[in-house]
This record gives sequence, C-alpha cells and structure tokens, in this order.
Amino acid sequence: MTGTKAVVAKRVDTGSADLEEITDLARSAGYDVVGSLTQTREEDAAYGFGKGKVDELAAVVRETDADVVVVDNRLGPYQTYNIGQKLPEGVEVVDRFTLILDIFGQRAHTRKAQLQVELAELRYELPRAAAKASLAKRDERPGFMGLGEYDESRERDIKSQIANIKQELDAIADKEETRRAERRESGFDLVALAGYTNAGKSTLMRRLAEDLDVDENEDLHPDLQTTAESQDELFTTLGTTTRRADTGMRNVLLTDTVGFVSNLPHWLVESFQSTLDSVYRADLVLLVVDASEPVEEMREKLVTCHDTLYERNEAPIVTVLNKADKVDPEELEEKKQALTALAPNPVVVSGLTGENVAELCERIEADLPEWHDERLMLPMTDDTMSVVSWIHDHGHVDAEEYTDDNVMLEFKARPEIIEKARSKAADLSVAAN
Ligand SMILES: Nc1nc2c(ncn2[C@@H]2O[C@H](COP(=O)(O)OP(=O)(O)OP(=O)(O)O)[C@@H](O)[C@H]2O)c(=O)[nH]1
Ligand SMILES: [Mg+2]
Repeated sequence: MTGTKAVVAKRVDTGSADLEEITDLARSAGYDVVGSLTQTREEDAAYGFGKGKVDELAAVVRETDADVVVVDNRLGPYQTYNIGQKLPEGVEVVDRFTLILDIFGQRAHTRKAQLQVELAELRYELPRAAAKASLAKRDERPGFMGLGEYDESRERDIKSQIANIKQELDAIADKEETRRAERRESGFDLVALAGYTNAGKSTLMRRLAEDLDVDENEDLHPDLQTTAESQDELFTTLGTTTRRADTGMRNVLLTDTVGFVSNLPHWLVESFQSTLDSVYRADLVLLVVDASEPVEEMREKLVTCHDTLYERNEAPIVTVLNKADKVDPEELEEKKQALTALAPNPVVVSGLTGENVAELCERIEADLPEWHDERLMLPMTDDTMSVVSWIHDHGHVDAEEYTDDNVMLEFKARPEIIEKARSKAADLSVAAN
C-alpha cells in the first residue's frame, strides 16, 4: 500500500475538526497523506458532508491525484456510495473503521489476531451486505434476476462464518484462561499493560523485562516472546506478548497488548475480546498515558481507556504517566493535579530513559493482591527438599531452619499457594508416620 495517496476528510457538528489522529492512522496504514479537508455542519443524509463540500473534495482528489479518500466519520453504505459517485473513477472511500481494520489486517501475524480481524470485518460487512446488493441492482444490472436471492445468501454466509470464527476464538479463549490459571498456580502474578495506542506500552514492557532470561521459561509458557516492537505509529502492537518482569519479590508475568483508540464501535472492541481478556483478567493493570501531550488530550484518552475497561475489567488499575523525559517537572505536576479525578496517585516514569521505573516496580508489588505470611514445619523425608524448593519457587521465603527431623519455613505467598503448601506438608507428615 506504500505510495498510495490519500486525502483525509472530517466533518464535525460544531467547533473545528482535528485531523491529527486520522492523519496518523492513515500513515500507520501505509498511506501517503497528500491533502485534507474539513467541514463544520450537521450531517447530510445523502453525503455526510454538504453536497458542495463533496464537490470540493473531488477537486482536491483531482489536484493531488489521490487514490483514496479517508473519512474520519461513521459513513452509512449509501453515503459511502454517493461520495464515491462524485469522485474520479476508481477512487476508494474508506471510513475510520475500515482504516483501522486495514491496519489490524496488516499487523495480524498470529491465528488469533487474524481471526479477530476477520470477525470484525464480517461484523462490519453484515449490515452493509443488503445495501450493497440493492445498490448493485440499481446501478448496474437492473434486470438481473438472481440478486434478491444473492444478497440473502451473502448475509446467511456472513452469519455462518461469524459463528464459525466465534467458535474457534472461544476455544482459544478457553485455552488462554486455563493457561492463566496454570500460571497463577505456578506462583506468577499477571500484570497487563493497557492504554491508548502509542502511549509507550511496548517501550515500558522492554524496560521492565530488560534483564530477564525468558528462554528458561519458554517451554513452560509457549506464548512468551522476546520481542515487543515499539514504533512511533498507531497500533504497532496487535497480538499479545508476555515476558517475565523483575519487580522485586513477586514473580510477575507482564503482558503487552493492543492499544485503545477513541470512537470504536462496540462490535469492533468485542471482536478483540480474547486479546483484551489478558487485560480484563489480569491481577493488576498498568494504564499507560503519554504525559507529553496536552492535558486535554490526556484527559480524553484516559476517558476512552476507562470506557473500554469499565465493563469487564476485574483488576485494580495503576495509572502510569509515561514519557516524563519530554515534560518539565512543573508542567508534569500541573497535569497530575488536573487529572486527579481520573488518575488518582499516578506513577510518573520514562520507559525510554528508565527514570523512576524502580518506583513503578514498588507500586506493582504494593498493589498486587496481597501475599499472606505462613509458617510451616516440614518433617524430614525423601520428598521434603522438593517441597522446600517448590515453596521457594512459588513464594518468598523469609526464614528457613533445619534440624535433624524437621525443616521450618517462614514464607509469604498468595493464599492459593499457601493452601497448596499446607497440603504438601500434610502429605509429608503422612509419609513420615
Ligand atoms: N521520549 C519518550 N518517548 C517514548 C517513551 N516511551 C515510548 N516512547 C516513544 O513513543 C512511541 C510509541 O511507543 P510504543 O512503545 O510503541 O507505544 P505502544 O503504546 O506500545 O503503541 P502501540 O503498540 O502502537 O499501541 C515510540 O516512538 C517510542 O520510542 C518515553 O518514555 N519517552
Ligand atoms: Mg505496542
């Protein structure tokens, strides 16, 4: 798609239209943005924009020799069609959702990601299938008999494809839920990075996971990857990447995932359910915000993130104001104050320079579900040492004393781990008697 020329356009009811994000999205999709156009007026039923504005748009397209018009509004199928009719032959009209789906399609490298993109595309197409067929009828082949039947069969076809994909995604989601349970049983705390796209999640992920040996866990956790790309582009990360993070005492598995963006329809967010599950079902969420942006922008993006998290999220949230290296401390303090209602007690860091990352680690440890203290006396048998090392692996041992007949352990761990340790200790006692 590189070299494809695009004109971006946006209509707002009031105020002035901001083209920055749609331009970034278009670039991220690989378009060369060669022109732009905005309009402030209420929606026109036939074109979205006013009719005269569409003529202007056509002129810009001709001047710039553009191949595509990217519209940052929700366009109905008939509006898309009508705009297309006014543009030079062959120029495509793409709306915000189609554009985002394009980007996702380009970045989807795993089966799961591909299925999710396909699901979203089908959900987008479903309500349009009938309209398309009726437009085709009106436009091209007025006498063609089979069309009425054709559009129904296309709709049926889409519905059955949606059902199949959902089934496959449900199976993947079940597997992942099982894996999360296994990881928790192995003593890991699951921490997820969430936030608006381009906030710096992947950069922070690499910073937190930097001195870790992932290799030794690769067999245990097959989705562990060593790379989490960062780029100054929207939606660099689409699938999930999980790595071990060294935050101190706890065994943390950190998951990086897809960024949020505003104005996404419900069906699109739902299509990414199984990716977002790693956020919703985490033990702790780090909500990353780009602190170098104007405070109003930060506020809007925080609201978008909260909206996406609101319904399903189960975990406590720590807000992370990232890119502190780009903001002077006074300004940062003002922003912090202005955002307290949305982001109480945030941690300020720079994923790029590593500034304050130690403080973030402390917060992660403090806000994770609590570990409890336990004291166990283990009788000395052939299996005792393997239980001792199991407790070392799954919790934090504060004290360890050996006598001829016993081992005394004082440790901290998650409540489930303590339960398991107790039952292991009971098994040892049975074996010893
Ligand atoms: N100055 C500065 N730049 C940063 C910092 N963290 C990230 N960046 C830059 O911000 C851009 C986006 O970073 P990513 O880590 O890819 O952001 P992301 O949140 O993973 O983005 P998506 O995966 O696209 O949702 C990159 O160009 C990073 O180099 C930071 O602390 N300071
Ligand atoms: Mg990323």
